[in-house]
Amino acid sequence: MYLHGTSKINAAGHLEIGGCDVKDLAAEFGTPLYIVDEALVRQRAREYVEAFRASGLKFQVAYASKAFCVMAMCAIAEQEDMSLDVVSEGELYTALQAGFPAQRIHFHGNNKTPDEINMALDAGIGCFVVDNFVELHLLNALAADKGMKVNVLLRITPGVEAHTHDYISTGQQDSKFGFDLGNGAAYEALKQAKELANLNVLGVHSHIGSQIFEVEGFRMAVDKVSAFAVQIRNELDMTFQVINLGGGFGIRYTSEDSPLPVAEYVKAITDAIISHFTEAEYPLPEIWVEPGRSIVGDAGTTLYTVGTSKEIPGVRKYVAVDGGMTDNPRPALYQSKYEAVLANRANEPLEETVSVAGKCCESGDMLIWDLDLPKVQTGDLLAVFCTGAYNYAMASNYNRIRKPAVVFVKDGEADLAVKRESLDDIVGNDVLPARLRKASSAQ
Ligand SMILES: Cc1ncc(COP(=O)(O)O)c(C=O)c1O
Ligand SMILES: N[C@@H](CCCC[NH3+])C(=O)O
Repeated sequence: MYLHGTSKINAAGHLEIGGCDVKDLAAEFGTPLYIVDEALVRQRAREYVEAFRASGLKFQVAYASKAFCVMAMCAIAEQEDMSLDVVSEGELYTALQAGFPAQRIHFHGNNKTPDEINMALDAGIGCFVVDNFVELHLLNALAADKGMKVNVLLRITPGVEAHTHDYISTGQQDSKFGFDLGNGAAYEALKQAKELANLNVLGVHSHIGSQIFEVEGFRMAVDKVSAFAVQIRNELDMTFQVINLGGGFGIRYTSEDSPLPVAEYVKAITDAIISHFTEAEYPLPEIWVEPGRSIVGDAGTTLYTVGTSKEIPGVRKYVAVDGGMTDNPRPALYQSKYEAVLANRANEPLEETVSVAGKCCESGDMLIWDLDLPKVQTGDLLAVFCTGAYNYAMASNYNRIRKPAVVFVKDGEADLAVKRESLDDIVGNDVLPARLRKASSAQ
């Protein structure tokens, strides 16, 4: 069993996270339950911040809130000296409601609507990461309407293909994101941006994919971006103050994954930046990164209650839990693998191999195939590890299943960060048109 962060097995043989016995958490908050190990989130954030401090470069570590965006998480990001990357009005609103300083918010996305742009302009956010030509001119016009000049980075597609799942590679040329470096679009975008009076071009952004383990892809992206910076200085007389290298650093979900320590990845990119820019006699730029998964991924655990089971002799045993693809769509979407333990009997010997099914009406709603566990019984608690990123964030109400609660645990205390949805929440936005109402409820 691989335990990380503050997770341990206590004297009762129960899983304990942040000093809280998960059996008690289940009793108090119900299941399914997302449990966030706050000390581990803070540790991951500090690993980034300290590694960048060691580089001597100016930097911003912008937490990519798409991974897990709730007000409590925004508050922690602020306390840990991170900036925040948002991609929608919803994420922006969450950050602002949490009191996150607007100046440290970066707005991403390949189709920001005029309303979203206006909302961000009114909030006074620090930077827009411009994705395409339509947005470039729209942002300039909307900023002009308000008499503002706004900081922008232009997102470029450097043509580096990360070794990761096809669906989440975004750095290659054929991508919906960004201005392509190879076909001259990035050059043209900078040329146009220079002439737009209401935009202040800080530099460029590149993001090569997600759940990446090798530093080679990041080094290649730095090589390309650095060469591009020099070309733009020489030909367009523009100097980049900021290079944003996006997110994407991978985490350990199972024993098949072996990420490098964050410090090594940061050192690889900062060393490459320092070497390229020094060689070109270019003022050292500020480096921004946008880690999401590697800040919150392994700090999250989802706790389920085991319900039914079904044994097909000689084939397999299915064990069903009270959640599934609604709270964790990643196995169904990406065939992602997870490790799990029987949290109320964590010291008992592993006696059977089961496959963990969710409760959705979908054959593909399987959380884990072939998991070794003690003999499983109805009512047992199953804890699935590393569910902090892109789980709550991607949760749905398929089958009208309520989204679980989220608790942050630390030093023996458990604080509710998101309430479990109620059945009234489920129908909360439904409107029953008058002509469909039964006579008795029509008045
Ligand atoms: C532009 C951008 N920045 C940051 C991230 C965060 O990536 P990750 O969670 O892999 O660190 C993503 C998602 O992959 C992204 O698209
Ligand atoms: N949702 C993906 C990551 C997407 C990254 C977004 N740029 C995942 O669960 O792994």
